[in-house]
Parts: sequence; structure tokens; C-alpha cells
Amino acid sequence: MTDAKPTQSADALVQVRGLSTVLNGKTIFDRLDLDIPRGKITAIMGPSGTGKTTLLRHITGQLMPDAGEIRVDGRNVPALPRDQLFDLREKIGYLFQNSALLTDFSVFENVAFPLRQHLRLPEEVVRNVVLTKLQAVGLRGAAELMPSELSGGMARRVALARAIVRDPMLILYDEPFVGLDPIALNQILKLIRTLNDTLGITSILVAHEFAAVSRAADQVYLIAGGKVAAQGVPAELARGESPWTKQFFGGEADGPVPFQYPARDYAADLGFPEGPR
Ligand SMILES: Nc1ncnc2c1ncn2[C@@H]1O[C@H](COP(=O)(O)OP(=O)(O)OP(=O)(O)O)[C@@H](O)[C@H]1O
Repeated sequence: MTDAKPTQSADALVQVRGLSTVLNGKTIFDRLDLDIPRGKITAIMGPSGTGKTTLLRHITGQLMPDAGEIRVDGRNVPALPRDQLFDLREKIGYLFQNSALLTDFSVFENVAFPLRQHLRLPEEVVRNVVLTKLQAVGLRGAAELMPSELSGGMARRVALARAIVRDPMLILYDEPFVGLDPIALNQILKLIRTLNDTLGITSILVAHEFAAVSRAADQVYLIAGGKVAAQGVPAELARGESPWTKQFFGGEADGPVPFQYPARDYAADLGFPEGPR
């Protein structure tokens, strides 16, 4: 484990170099460097508002950085022409915490949707692919149900089947465990690991649940203050000595992430321009 020094992997599927992003005058990333190795599960952790979702949006080209490179499979995303960006996005699967299923479509049609949207495949092929993906997430028997008939955990598994329906090279999981009971959480956890290993996918997992992350992820980046504050395999990372690591994994209320939101001088706010005597 190293604090604040990213691994430089020659075989990284995603390489971020010198990424700087300012949103609404706030620096989110300050020359961030990190590598996401192929075929592994890399977790991105960090305090709320540290930019984890923003990083995912950079990887998919939904947000332009102020400076730096985000290379996905060798292609610098911010510099890609529109058509190549769309090609790249088709090789990326997403799973969000709200599952984002289409409420008027059955489970089957939700999973089939990305196939029908972009490809003209014979119905028999669509059926085989969709049922194979539903089988992989344990829900082939639920193909005809509507989203309103699913539990939260099932809905997320359907969304996962949809995320892999076009055999992506990369899956982005944004808070996949939020709101799940322990059984559903473990099912999703196991699926993330199994799909990654059996389909040879590269996975990026944004999550706050360290116990779950430490079971699923091969390596973790802790992002804080616009940079990589720490990285390593989960068990080592939690033992890190940096103030960020200690506060984050110790769950301390005050530290580099301050308890107090930045504010004017307290005395001035209370009407004592020179402070109380
Ligand atoms: N489009 C935008 N315009 C302006 N500010 C934004 C925009 N998107 C995100 N932000 C700000 O950027 C910061 C990082 O947001 P982001 O959602 O990436 O954080 P996060 O680490 O994923 O947080 P959480 O763990 O709470 O989900 C936040 O302060 C957020 O308010």
C-alpha cells in the first residue's frame, strides 16, 4: 500500500493523467493520476462530494475536464469525435443505484432494450442473449415480470443484466449497494465478482460500504482533496497512516474533511465585528 502515489500499470484499461476539473468555481480534481487495470475490480472511495461520480462521467465523456487525459482502451476520451465517443460508450455498461428500469417495459424488454436500440438482430438471437444474461443474474424466471413487481435487489440485478447485454469491456457501478438488505447486497456483490471474472470485464466500483468493497475489489483508490489520497488492496488500505485514510476508514467526524462547513468568522456572524470580549 502506498499513500498518495498511484500505481502506473502498463496494462491499464483506463489511464487518467493530470486530470483537473473545476465545477462552479470548486476544484474537484487537481492533476489527478490513476490507472484502472484490465480484468480487475477497482473501487473508488472517498468522502461525499469528492468527485467519484464526476470521475465516471469523465470516463464516459459526459463531462469535459479543464485539463488532462482520460484514456480508455488507449483513446483519449475528451479528444474523441462524437461518433467515436458513441462507439466507446457502447462498450461501457453502467449500473446506478436507482436501477433506472423502464417502468412500462417487462424485465425481458428492459434487458433487450440496448440490443433493440442499436442493432437489428433476429428476434431469436435477442431472446437467446437476453435469457442468457437473465440466467447469469439468476432471474431468467422473472423475464415476464414488470419492474413494479420486483424487489430492490431484483431490480438491480435486472439492471445488471441490461448493463452486460452487449458484452461491455468495462462496467461502471455507481453506488450499487445502496438501500439493499444484506442478502440482496451479497447477491450483487457476488455477481460483480463473478461477472468480472467469467466475462473478462474490467469493473470500476464506486461505493461507500468498505466491508463490501473489501470483499469485491482487487484494489481501492481513496480520492480526497482532488487527488489520490491512498491506494492499495483493501485490507492494507484500511491500515494506512495518512490523515485522510485514518478519518475515512476510522469514520471520524472531524479531520481533513472538516466538521464545520466553511463559514464567515463566528464572532462577526453573531454581530460582534471585533469578536466577543
Ligand atoms: N454539473 C455540475 N455542475 C456543478 N457542480 C457539480 C456538477 N456535478 C457535480 N458537481 C459538484 O461536484 C462535486 C463532486 O460531485 P460528485 O457527485 O462527483 O461527488 P461524489 O464523490 O460522487 O459524492 P457522493 O459520494 O455524495 O455521491 C460536488 O460538490 C457536486 O456538487
